[in-house]
Amino acid sequence: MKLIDLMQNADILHWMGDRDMEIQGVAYDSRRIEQDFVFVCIQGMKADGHDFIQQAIEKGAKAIVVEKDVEVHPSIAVVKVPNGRKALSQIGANFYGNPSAQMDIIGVTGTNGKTTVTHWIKQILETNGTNSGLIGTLSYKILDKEYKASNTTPESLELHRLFREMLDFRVDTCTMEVSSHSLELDRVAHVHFNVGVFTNLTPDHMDFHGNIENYRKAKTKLFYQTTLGNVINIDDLYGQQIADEIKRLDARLITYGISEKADIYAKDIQISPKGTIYHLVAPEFEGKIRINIPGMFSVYNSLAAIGACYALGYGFEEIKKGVENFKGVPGRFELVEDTKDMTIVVDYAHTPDALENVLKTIQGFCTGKIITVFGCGGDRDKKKRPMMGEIAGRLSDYCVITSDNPRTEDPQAILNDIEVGIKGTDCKYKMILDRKEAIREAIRMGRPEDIILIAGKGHETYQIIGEQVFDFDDKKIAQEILREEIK
Ligand SMILES: CC(=O)N[C@H]1[C@@H](OP(=O)(O)OP(=O)(O)OC[C@H]2O[C@@H](n3ccc(=O)[nH]c3=O)[C@H](O)[C@@H]2O)O[C@H](CO)[C@@H](O)[C@@H]1O[C@H](C)C(=O)N[C@@H](C)C(=O)N[C@H](CCC(=O)O)C(=O)O
Ligand SMILES: Nc1ncnc2c1ncn2[C@@H]1O[C@H](COP(=O)(O)OP(=O)(O)OP(=O)(O)O)[C@@H](O)[C@H]1O
Ligand SMILES: N[C@H](CCC[C@H](N)C(=O)O)C(=O)O
Ligand SMILES: [Mg+2]
Repeated sequence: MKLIDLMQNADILHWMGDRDMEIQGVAYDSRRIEQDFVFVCIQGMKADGHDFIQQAIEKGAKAIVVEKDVEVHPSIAVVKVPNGRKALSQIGANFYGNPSAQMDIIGVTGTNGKTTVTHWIKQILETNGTNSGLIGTLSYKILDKEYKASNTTPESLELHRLFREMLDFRVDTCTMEVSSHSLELDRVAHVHFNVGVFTNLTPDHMDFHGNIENYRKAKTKLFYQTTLGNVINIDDLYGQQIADEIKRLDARLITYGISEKADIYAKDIQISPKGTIYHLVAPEFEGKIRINIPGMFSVYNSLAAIGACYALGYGFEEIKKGVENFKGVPGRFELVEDTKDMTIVVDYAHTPDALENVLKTIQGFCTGKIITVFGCGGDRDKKKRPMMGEIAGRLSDYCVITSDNPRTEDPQAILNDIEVGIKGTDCKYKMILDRKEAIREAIRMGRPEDIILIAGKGHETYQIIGEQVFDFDDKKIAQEILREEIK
């Protein structure tokens, strides 16, 4: 591809060098540059891409895209742009032939439920024979092929590469999680979304966004980028605000919730430990829906998935079949197997709202005590720690506060932050840094009628302490402890 074609539609401040040169590839990390590549410089939070220009040229970069004035050999083309990340996004779309415009893309955003809703949508699509792709926290999937996920929403260049591969494999619809980081950092700036879905918004990532208004604004960007429909939970305060803000856009606004005000709503909801039955009402159809996952939040997640498929044009029978087929997502309200007479739930609740929902769901059917093992991630939003301490204390009978992924923070300091919140409740608790020993403590205390919740890491199979990544899987560890304790 010619450099000029690669840069098509990108904002450009000025050019130097040959615009017609042939380009073989693009990279925004100097370590990934190959012969005749373009190197796109990004001023990041940890490093500045401009510092690696020399290295990129030595590895074969023929052109560089920069935000700053730089001096390089005249044989190297230089394109100056106002925003490197945005330019990368346009370049990615151009390099891979703008694949997102040639398939249906559903973007799901919100603090909690993105992974669950995207999997639920995929289930509906596949039940109806639609070739589908998936991009999110657990992995990136193209039909039967699965790639390990680096981020929930990958950088733009990887994203367009994935869309290209999907198109090559005749994928019709891609469902993807759209994180607030990706919206803020322009990873999805040139994605052609057909449908946008909003689940909910509660405090998280304040370290990155600064305040909840910035966080809301970042999430709202998605709905200005859709062509067909926006599916919004209006029982959520911020969802209602977003619906008001975007109602005049071209994309059709479809609201959901459990009040009759919503376009799609659930009524006569019957929740049991095994699942939920409700009556679905939508503009063009209504009828009974049975879902296999307990909890009010599952009603909302199913409505979000139904709304997305409705927006794409699916009918009630198609939707009902797919929704009812869904068996859940690994690490989301997952019951640990082979626990003899104990009930152990592993759940990815790592925000105050998620923890509250999961504990309230457990309260709905627990006849004994609720024992909660949890922590909070390091190098992440500190404000949520005392909030999660308070919620766990208020809704559990006993808590073991432990390490999540402490990353580069002092693990004990994170536990102390959580303790501030739990101290205000009358819940008994212990602090045990070692997550395995914390789970052991809960298992030793548990009686058959009790429910043990291990929260925060869900599907994760690792624990990050300092810069090191250790094997750690809540489910496997619980089973291992049960075997050790029974001996
Ligand atoms: C806070 C955040 O989102 N950071 C993202 C950001 O990193 P950054 O700006 O710090 O990049 P940097 O390390 O400073 O590097 C700047 C530039 O120098 C380049 N470089 C660097 C070194 C070198 O030798 N050569 C070189 O060229 C880098 O490739 C980069 O282009 O840009 C990187 C490239 O896209 C991302 O990988 C990185 O995600 C990091 C790993 C991360 O942890 N992000 C999390 C917070 C995140 O995005 N999470 C959301 C989900 C959150 C949720 O809703 O739950 C997600 O979508 O995953
Ligand atoms: N609709 C919902 N409302 C509140 N909490 C929810 C909802 N759906 C799921 N949860 C809780 O949030 C946790 C994370 O769910 P899920 O992985 O689907 O969300 P996510 O938005 O993808 O999270 P992340 O941003 O970390 O990837 C679940 O384990 C559950 O505890
Ligand atoms: N997407 C979330 C995941 C948090 C999971 C939790 N186990 C942690 O490590 O903090 C984040 O990056 O903030
Ligand atoms: Mg997710």
